[in-house]
Amino acid sequence: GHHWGYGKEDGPSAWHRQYPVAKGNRQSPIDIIPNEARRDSTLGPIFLKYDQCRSLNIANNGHSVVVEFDDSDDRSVVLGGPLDNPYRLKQFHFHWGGKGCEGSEHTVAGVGYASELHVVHWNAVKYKTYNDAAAAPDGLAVLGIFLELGDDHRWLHMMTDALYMVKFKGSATDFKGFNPKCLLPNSLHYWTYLGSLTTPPLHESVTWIVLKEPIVVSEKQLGMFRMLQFNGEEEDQRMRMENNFRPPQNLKERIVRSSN
Ligand SMILES: CCN[C@H]1CN(CCOCC)S(=O)(=O)c2sc(S(N)(=O)=O)cc21
Ligand SMILES: [Zn+2]
Repeated sequence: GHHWGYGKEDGPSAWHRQYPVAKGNRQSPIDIIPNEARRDSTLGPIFLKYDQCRSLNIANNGHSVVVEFDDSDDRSVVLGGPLDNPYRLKQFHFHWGGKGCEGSEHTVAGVGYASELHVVHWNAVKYKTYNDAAAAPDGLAVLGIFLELGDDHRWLHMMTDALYMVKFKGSATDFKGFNPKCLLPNSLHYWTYLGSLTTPPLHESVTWIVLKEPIVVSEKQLGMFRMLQFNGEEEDQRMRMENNFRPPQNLKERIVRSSN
């Protein structure tokens, strides 16, 4: 159908036809220029309270691989930094390139990383449902973590070992006991700015918190993501899931702030 994707015909340059907000004033991702970010001493540290988190499943939604969490209470939240209240952990997913190509969504002084992890949280203090929050200007807080190529990541295998179970769009499987704390870098120093979802519906509802320090994964581990397919099992057309990233968008009248 006329569903959006990352191909030539249905990719990021075409999204504006069905989602006019694609040309809005607070779109994501952006190119982050460290020298132009405003060091803001009023910006405190962020706190990730994930010890009680309960992962539920891992799924292929035809755009990425997503791990979902039980968000029926405030057991796992992000707070502090630019946030006025705690935001509840909902899911995490990745964006990546093709072999040897860049694949992150945010770039830093024009340089991309091999992949980018997004940990999605929603404002359950102000909004009754996740869907309401996803469409509200202060509804979501997404933590962005860059992945660069190097040695094997000690814990990523726990996730990549499950990818063969969700090869095709629409597949999902139980995925219990995974704590995203194991995917964090040492430092929680960050850049923050007001932006949007980087996929349709491109709602301008995200407070972005992008960590400065990347995590390191191996080419072999990242290559496992590319065994996933955009298509469903029943579809004739086999399309390897890769290059599922939106390029940087215009900063417009925004500033990026930096934790010190
Ligand atoms: C493929 C759809 N991706 C969407 C799905 N959700 C959108 C809300 O949907 C309910 C209307 S989401 O809030 O989980 C979310 S976060 C990001 S990103 N890349 O900006 O971190 C994209 C998306
Ligand atoms: Zn994302």
